[in-house]
Amino acid sequence: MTADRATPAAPTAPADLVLTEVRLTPVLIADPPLLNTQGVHQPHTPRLIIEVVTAGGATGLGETYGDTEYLELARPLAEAMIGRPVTDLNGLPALAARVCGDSPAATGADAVDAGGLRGVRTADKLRLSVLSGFEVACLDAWGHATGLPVHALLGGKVRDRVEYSAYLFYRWARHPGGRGEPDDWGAALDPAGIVAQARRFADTYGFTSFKLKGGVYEPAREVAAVRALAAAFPGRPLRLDPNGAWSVPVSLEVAHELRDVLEYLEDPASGTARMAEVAAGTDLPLATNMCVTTFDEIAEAFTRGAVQVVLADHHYWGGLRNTRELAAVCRTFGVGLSMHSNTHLGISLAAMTHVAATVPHLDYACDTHYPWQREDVLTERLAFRDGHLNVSDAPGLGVTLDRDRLAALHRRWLADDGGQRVRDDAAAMRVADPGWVTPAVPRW
Ligand SMILES: O=C([O-])C(=O)C[C@H](O)[C@@H](O)C(=O)[O-]
Ligand SMILES: [Mg+2]
Repeated sequence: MTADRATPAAPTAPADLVLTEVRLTPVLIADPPLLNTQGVHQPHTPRLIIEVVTAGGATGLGETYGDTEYLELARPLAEAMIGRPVTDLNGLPALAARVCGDSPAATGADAVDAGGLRGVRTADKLRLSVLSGFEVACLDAWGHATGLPVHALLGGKVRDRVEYSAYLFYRWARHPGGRGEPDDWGAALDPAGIVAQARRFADTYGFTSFKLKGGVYEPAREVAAVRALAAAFPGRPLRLDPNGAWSVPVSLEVAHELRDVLEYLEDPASGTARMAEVAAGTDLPLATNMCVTTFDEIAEAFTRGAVQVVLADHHYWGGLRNTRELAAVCRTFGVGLSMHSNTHLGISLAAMTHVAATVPHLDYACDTHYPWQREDVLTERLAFRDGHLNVSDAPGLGVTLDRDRLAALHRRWLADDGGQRVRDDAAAMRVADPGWVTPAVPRW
């Protein structure tokens, strides 16, 4: 039997579970001047907060990318959700395909996302990123209506806490031009600065594994930083991720130099073909959140042995349930699983934690940007203990919206002239270096 894409009839569910209201609130959240191969983070990053309300009065929260093109897809989907039960999650992709249409911003399978370094940019993927926020909001509301935590609605947790890793960045002390809100981290531009940053992460949050965002400086300088981390934290799992900035020979050189200290090398080169060449020349596992970001890309990458670890991201994989499907495919092929993160708030972190708690072979500590975000829309920030988050057994996601905070961050979005409503790390870099253009790959 095939799914009917044209008329996705809402299945029968208790009238209480039918959606009566869906609210979309775009916000701009403070982001520090973190450097990556494309440029530097803007002072503020857009996110979209989704609230759903059922006829029975249950509410649910979701969060996803808030860039303008995502918002344009989210608006018709929000309208179309009214009258549908929160339990109709399998109907969401067909509904989104029907009402969202194709985003003009999706420019074909070879275009790489300019802001987020998230691999191919297709209409399907943009839609999945949007509907993931609605799926999470529905699960949260469903959980509130039934008294069950989201992990229970996904089949139940297999662990009580989820491990996260410290996400280290080269960074400036302030945004160029003195823009944005300052923080007290200071600059980190050399091995000593990266080690100091790692120490603060370890002391404050208890993280015991460390990922360095690379692709910023020439590879030898980044190798030296990883060596300094290895000396400062002997035996700890380390990762380096230049977001595909290196050629195959440079990737192989770095893999060889760091083979004794890295648990994996993440996206050293760009695209499945180059990753497969690198993988063929090293025993170091290669991880990706760039060449395998859609179900369509799995077969080629896995059969060519291009990657040994996939960094799942429930946003662009299309939600928590799709993340579990991805996990099952990875398990089938003997490919490891970890989790990717972009700048996000506590709703997304809670969602990640619930799904991570249900995946048996989550082999690595998950990435998260959360410690870099001093702002949130929750009444209480999620707190890491010994590098882990406890998995909430409270109904839904187990988080509560702070309306005042939401309103304040929305006011910042309203006040923006449009310059920050789309993430653009190259544009942010041009404030410091007017001649900057996104570097072509391989950069080294
Ligand atoms: O490759 C990754 O892990 C990411 O895409 C994470 C982020 O986009 C990171 O590179 C950033 O925010 O600069
Ligand atoms: Mg990555």
